[in-house]
Amino acid sequence: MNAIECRDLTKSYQGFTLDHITFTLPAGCILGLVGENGAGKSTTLKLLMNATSREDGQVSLLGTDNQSPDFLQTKQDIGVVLDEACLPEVITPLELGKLMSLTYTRWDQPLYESYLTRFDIPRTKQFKDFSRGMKMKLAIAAALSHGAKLLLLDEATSGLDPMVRDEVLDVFNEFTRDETHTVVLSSHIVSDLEKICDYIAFLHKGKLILFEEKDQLLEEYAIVKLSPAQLAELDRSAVAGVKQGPYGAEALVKRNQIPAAFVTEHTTLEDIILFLAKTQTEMQ
Ligand SMILES: Nc1ncnc2c1ncn2[C@@H]1O[C@H](COP(=O)(O)OP(=O)(O)OP(=O)(O)O)[C@@H](O)[C@H]1O
Repeated sequence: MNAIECRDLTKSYQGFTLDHITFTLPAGCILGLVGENGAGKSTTLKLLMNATSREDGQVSLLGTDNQSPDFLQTKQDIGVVLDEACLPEVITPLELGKLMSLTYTRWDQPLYESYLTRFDIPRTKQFKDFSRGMKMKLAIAAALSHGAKLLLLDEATSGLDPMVRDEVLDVFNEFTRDETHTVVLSSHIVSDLEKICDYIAFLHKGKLILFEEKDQLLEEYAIVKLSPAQLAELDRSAVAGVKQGPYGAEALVKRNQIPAAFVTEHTTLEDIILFLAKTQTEMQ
């Protein structure tokens, strides 16, 4: 089953258009959504939840069209963490648990309390006195405790210290061990996405430049250091991006088209994204 089917999703604001975004995400996967500030990540996540109006396109989450009356029921199966966790200022985590139990039919209080302990969240402190990281951890604990099958997480790991981030990434991994569970996580921290994602979506100025399996992407491309003569020797269709430096060029090249004599560098997902982003910017 597909967790998300998104076709031609389009929305415009003044000076910005999220432009016919199309992708399909199988259940059981983690999708990492990357892109520069203002690329359209939050807008995409809001549109997936039908939390803002669209001009064109169709979205189906967990098999339900997000504009059908049935979607109200499907929302029970979707955990959402927004960029800014918005909760009443005076609410405490224990009170939040009570509130959530009234909203979600499958609210699991013991599980919620186990996450409060795991993430070291004080149970009786008021939300207004929480740090940004604590607010995020609380929102993640709540999203994980109502039996959701799909988590939509907007920058949910930013603002967390490295140890907690690691813990939270482990939790997302554990969550998708159940093959009916799916996570979409937007982040600027590409190394986090490299650690846990199965698929990578790269948004640039409202366009979906890339949607691919992470392992495929890492297998497909490598960075090569080149002299001008070597660069000239390469088939241009194999080159996804070039950076000129004082001592020669670095290029992102399709591995199967790299001549045997050329030396490839260790290539990370971050390298690939940065090269592709730079190429897109130069093409505009
Ligand atoms: N409610 C709104 N009214 C007007 N413009 C908006 C609104 N929401 C978003 N935008 C614009 O849409 C564009 C995409 O914004 P969005 O928040 O989706 O980007 P993002 O990729 O999540 O960015 P960041 O990484 O900075 O959070 C930006 O140009 C933004 O100014």
